[in-house]
Amino acid sequence: MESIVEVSKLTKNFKDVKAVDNVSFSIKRGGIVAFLGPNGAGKSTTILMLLGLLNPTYGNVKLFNEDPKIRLVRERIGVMMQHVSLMDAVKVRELLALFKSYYSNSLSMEQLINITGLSGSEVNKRTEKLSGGQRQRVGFALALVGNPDLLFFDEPTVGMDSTSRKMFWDKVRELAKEGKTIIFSTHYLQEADDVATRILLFKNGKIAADGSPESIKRNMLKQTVSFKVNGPFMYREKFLKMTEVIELFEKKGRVTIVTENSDVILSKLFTDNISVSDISVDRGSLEDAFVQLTTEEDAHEHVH
Ligand SMILES: Nc1ncnc2c1ncn2[C@@H]1O[C@H](COP(=O)(O)OP(=O)(O)OP(=O)(O)O)[C@@H](O)[C@H]1O
Repeated sequence: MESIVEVSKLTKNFKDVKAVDNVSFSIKRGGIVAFLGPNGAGKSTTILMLLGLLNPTYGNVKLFNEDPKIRLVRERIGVMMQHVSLMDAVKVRELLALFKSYYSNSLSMEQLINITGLSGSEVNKRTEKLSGGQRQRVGFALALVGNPDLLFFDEPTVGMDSTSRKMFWDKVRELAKEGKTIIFSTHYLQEADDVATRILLFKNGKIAADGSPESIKRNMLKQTVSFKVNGPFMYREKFLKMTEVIELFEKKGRVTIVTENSDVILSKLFTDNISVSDISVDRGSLEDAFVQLTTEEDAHEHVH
């Protein structure tokens, strides 16, 4: 499949702040990729370097196998930044027409209106009269004007109400189905989990996790398998010898096993015919994984 983004050893230092620290990844065509992370994790700095708007201290970015600064690449990219700034004193329709004129392969006014949900009265409004939500819709339309293959959205849904948010993500999913590649940044874990096909979790300028929301949950979360036993639990050592077992404790006739893989524990219980009852399997939420990934090491780093 066509590689849309190739990032190799990307690094950006601002004086002694390592905003982005030796990051490498590649993105193939058609995905919706979330850059997820807390404030200051390095998401925006990475996006600015991907766009060719900020020079890396070290490392390399390729979009469509080319330098992001060349015109042919720029024409294939659409961007919506968090604070949409629009030229004043023109009607939305005029602004869109102006931007359309920059591209040889632009979408029609009708397509733009259709995709972004701009209403007839909105396109006839002057830009300075638009509400925050309307500005975002215009920002969305401007990102799409040139019918780009790669779209960047920096915190796109901040300030949107839940209806606009849902509509926005429905449209983004449709765009991805058409084969466009979407990269968005967010603080919202739930949003990344709901929308993204892949999450890059940023932390202190590095990528702390990379995968589908499901695989991040699977790999990063500890699971527990607990069950009742009649009398003393005879298999304690057997379980503790298993590499998948992180911890095992017993309390009031109930055994709890903390593990990376609950399936293996369950299958061990069944294949060894261990007599237990009232089995329960619990897994933390993505929220827990996020907190775990973005706080634990911070506490550690403060020590140094
Ligand atoms: N122009 C700059 N000059 C100095 N430091 C900067 C500059 N831009 C970013 N930083 C620092 O680099 C680090 C990463 O910032 P960045 O904006 O990339 O994070 P982020 O993940 O996008 O956060 P947010 O969600 O708040 O936008 C932070 O410590 C930030 O203070």
